[in-house]
Amino acid sequence: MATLSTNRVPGETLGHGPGAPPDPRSPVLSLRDVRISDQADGREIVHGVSFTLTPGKVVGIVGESGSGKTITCRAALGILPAHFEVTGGSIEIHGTDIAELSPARWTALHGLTISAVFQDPASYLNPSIPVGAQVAEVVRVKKRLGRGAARRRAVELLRAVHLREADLVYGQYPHELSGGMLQRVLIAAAIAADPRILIADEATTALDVTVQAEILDLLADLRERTGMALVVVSHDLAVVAQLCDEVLVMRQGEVVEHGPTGRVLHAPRHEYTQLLIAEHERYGLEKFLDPKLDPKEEA
Ligand SMILES: Nc1ncnc2c1ncn2[C@@H]1O[C@H](COP(=O)(O)OP(=O)(O)OP(=O)(O)O)[C@@H](O)[C@H]1O
Repeated sequence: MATLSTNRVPGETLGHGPGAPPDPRSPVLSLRDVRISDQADGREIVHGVSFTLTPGKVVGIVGESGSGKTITCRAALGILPAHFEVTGGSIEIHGTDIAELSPARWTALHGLTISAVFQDPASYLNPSIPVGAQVAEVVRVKKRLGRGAARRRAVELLRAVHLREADLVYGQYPHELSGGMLQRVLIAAAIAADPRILIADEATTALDVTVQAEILDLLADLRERTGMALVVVSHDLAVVAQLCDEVLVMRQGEVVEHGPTGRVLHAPRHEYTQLLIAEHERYGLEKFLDPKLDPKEEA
């Protein structure tokens, strides 16, 4: 998993130097008409996705299962599955086309500039190493801190993701923690090197509603405090409504609608978006339509 990668490449970052304040207008991630194909059978899986992330901005991607949300994120992270390829358009991180990046530069980028949290946190952690040591390892490698300093920073990070008794949690093994706690550990590891972009792919899906709300608050807080930009993939419109400035609606590899969250949720133009919203309403997720997001309410 990229988040916990421990390879070190000295002297490589991309665009964003340590301590350099992010320019709020300068894109950190741009996808332009990105097409992705499965080279095994020549099928095009994603048929043109475009969006731009600037510091502190949150873009949501929603859509039915298999519509290409994860594959799009994996392309931006440079971790497409074997035989998948970007076959059209471009992906730029801090203005550099990722097609030009060597594997070594990717290693340097992961964690420092772009990072990710996926569903099923247990599968990304080593079961035989205490969770705190795994976070500390990311800090040690990516921030080049000594063991003691990395340990202290890891405890701080565990505290920052609102894990109570962070010192105690540091020494615990993955099987001793709940799903919500493991997801927080993964977020701590993902933000350990202060990335400019965090991709959260169904990161709260498996969690109960209360824990989910806490993790969404945590992500909103990080965005606020650090200017980290986020891509949030979710099948849950409530999550998108709470967190995202902009939303893309995908179906069968195509973006059928893209716009400001308030406009898309309150005045959906595409019939598929209308269907998604109707389904959410049918299942009683009435709260996702926050009146504050309704453009009509702003008038
Ligand atoms: N590792 C893989 N090998 C082969 N095909 C894959 C792989 N990952 C995804 N696909 C295919 O690519 C298409 C898009 O999948 P993707 O995982 O991006 O969808 P998704 O919108 O994220 O779905 P979900 O909401 O279920 O996660 C699907 O047809 C899927 O079967």
